[in-house]
Amino acid sequence: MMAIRELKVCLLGFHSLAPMYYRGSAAAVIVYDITKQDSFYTLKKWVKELKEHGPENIVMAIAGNKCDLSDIREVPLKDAKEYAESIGAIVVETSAKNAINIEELFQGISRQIPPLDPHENGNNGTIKVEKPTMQASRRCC
Ligand SMILES: Nc1nc2c(ncn2[C@@H]2O[C@H](COP(=O)(O)OP(=O)(O)OP(=O)(O)O)[C@@H](O)[C@H]2O)c(=O)[nH]1
Repeated sequence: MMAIRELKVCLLGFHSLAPMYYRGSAAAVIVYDITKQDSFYTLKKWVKELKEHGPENIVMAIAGNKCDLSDIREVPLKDAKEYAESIGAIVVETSAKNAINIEELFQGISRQIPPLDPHENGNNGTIKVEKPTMQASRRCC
């Protein structure tokens, strides 16, 4: 059983995001598509953005989505693991379609986030997940 607190976790997808989505976040999930090499390059831009402008000590988790399509994979898991290790991020291959490794992803994140003082932070045992709205999700790079 995880110890989960009131946390803000932002989900960074294949599209652009405004800093308002990661400001104040304890963790960021950066998603790429294992069947599209370009999405892996884009992921690296998000990591750079987070490192330069994101909260200090933000937990970064990389989700290689569409693992149900591994027969048409373009990004080897080895590449993702090596990159994740180089930046100190969690990496998990997921399938949003088949609900594979989604729980594992968030469990991994919860293990990385340092505990808050429940008296100071109004701990109510929840994680708040934010994703950019359509308006903010225009491709920028
Ligand atoms: N096979 C498969 N398809 C998926 C998965 N996740 C999303 N999709 C499909 O991929 C397409 C894009 O999904 P969206 O949720 O719109 O994702 P997006 O961030 O807009 O991604 P892109 O349009 O691919 O850049 C949709 O047709 C989804 O049904 C997955 O895990 N497996």
